[in-house]
Amino acid sequence: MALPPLFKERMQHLLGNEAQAFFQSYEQPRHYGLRINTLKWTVEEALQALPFHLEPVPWAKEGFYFHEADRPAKHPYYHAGLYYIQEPSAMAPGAMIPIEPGDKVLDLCAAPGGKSTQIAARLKGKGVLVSNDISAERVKPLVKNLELFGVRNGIVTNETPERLAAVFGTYFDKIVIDAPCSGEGMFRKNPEMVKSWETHHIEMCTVMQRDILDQAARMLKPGGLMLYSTCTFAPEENEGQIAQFLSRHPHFEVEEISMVPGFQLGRPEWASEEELSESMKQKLRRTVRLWPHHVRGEGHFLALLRKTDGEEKPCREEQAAPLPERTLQNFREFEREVCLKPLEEMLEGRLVTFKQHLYVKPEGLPSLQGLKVVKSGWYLGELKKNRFEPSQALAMGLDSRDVAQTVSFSVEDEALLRYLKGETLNIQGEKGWKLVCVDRFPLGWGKQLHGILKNAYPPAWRWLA
Ligand SMILES: C[S@@+](CC[C@H](N)C(=O)[O-])C[C@H]1O[C@@H](n2cnc3c(N)ncnc32)[C@H](O)[C@@H]1O
Repeated sequence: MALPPLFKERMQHLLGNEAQAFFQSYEQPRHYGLRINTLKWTVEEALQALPFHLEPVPWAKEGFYFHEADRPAKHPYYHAGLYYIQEPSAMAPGAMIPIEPGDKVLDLCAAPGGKSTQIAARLKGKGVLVSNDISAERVKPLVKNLELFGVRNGIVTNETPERLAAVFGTYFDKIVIDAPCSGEGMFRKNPEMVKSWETHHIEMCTVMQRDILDQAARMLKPGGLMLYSTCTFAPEENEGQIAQFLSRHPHFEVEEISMVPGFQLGRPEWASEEELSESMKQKLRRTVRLWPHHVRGEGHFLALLRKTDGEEKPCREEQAAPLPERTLQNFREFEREVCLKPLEEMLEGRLVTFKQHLYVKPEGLPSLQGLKVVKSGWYLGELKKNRFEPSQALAMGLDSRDVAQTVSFSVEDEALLRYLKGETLNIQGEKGWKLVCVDRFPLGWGKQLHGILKNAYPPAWRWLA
């Protein structure tokens, strides 16, 4: 493929003898990956059921390469959120930051949700995940992907890091910064990136990254961990950015990342034109680079940073408002009819309303008043003319075994495709809301009337032929 001459020159200068192998990798086909959603099933179950050519991605337990001809986005299981299609190297940041169920995690540059869906699965429904992105447009697919994945303990905001920091204090145990970058590592995956490289100047990206890193540092608990990643080779955005961050924030250390065959260490000698101290060089040697001529994946850079010290700052406390009686009554009626156990038992959270909309909000969050909050937890549904209407997010976050009334199709059933296309189905059954599934995995809602199942699958989610 045609690479920008200036990029070639820079890489030749950096890599010397290795440059030829690096450039040759651009003549090889790109790699395709998917990540199993362990919130819904196990890797073993997935390997038995999926009809694709799957081979493990060495750095992500749930990650697998597939063949381009498998077309997993055209399988009904994709619509059940049973896997996420993700470039293999892009699975590394979410795999390499230690996450414990119960952690409070911020994914600061989250859209469209690759890292967020991965972290949510590792939280196993416990703790909180705040996924933020500055772009109002890109936040939409982020919300959809979290809903599709069945994430219940996720908040989505559309904010600047600075405004988040004013509210959250030092709330977070872990922060992921998958920074906006010049994207050099994505030229093979997305040739459009070659064009935008010329306009997304490296210097412009380094300024944005510097600000994002500084604000993130404010929101991290002392002792907490922060993973910084880019998909570019430019040292200014990688080792250079981290060297400057460490100079501004002496109470941060670089932690080692578990090395996987093919991973390469960071290159301190590229960080600055001036000679660095031995201790700084040692720190930068703990960062990691993924190169397309060393791993089966595109280019990436990772740095795992620990805040060793610093002041704790409380977050803004929330005043819980009582729920409107009518909303609660209508919801409880729906819950008795449809669910086999109370929804709050499925999540450590509490019911909250925003206008006519009902959510389960994870416990312990600060007051988010004044922030642009796009999703406040598990969205259950809306009160409409004294009836409760369940949401798509509720359907996707349920386990069909907890639901009284389900309609289940097998993958081969032609009615399945008709449901996904939004058609009304001729089905007999008891009146009321039905959770429509493929095998045991929820896809959405249908409402049973006399001899027909009215289709409540959202138009924006429909299967396009
Ligand atoms: C590399 S992409 C993130 C990809 C995402 N983490 C994933 O895995 O799907 C970088 C994102 O940063 C967002 N962004 C750019 N500047 C930002 C800022 N100052 N604060 C928060 N997000 C920002 C962009 O809108 C973009 O969606």
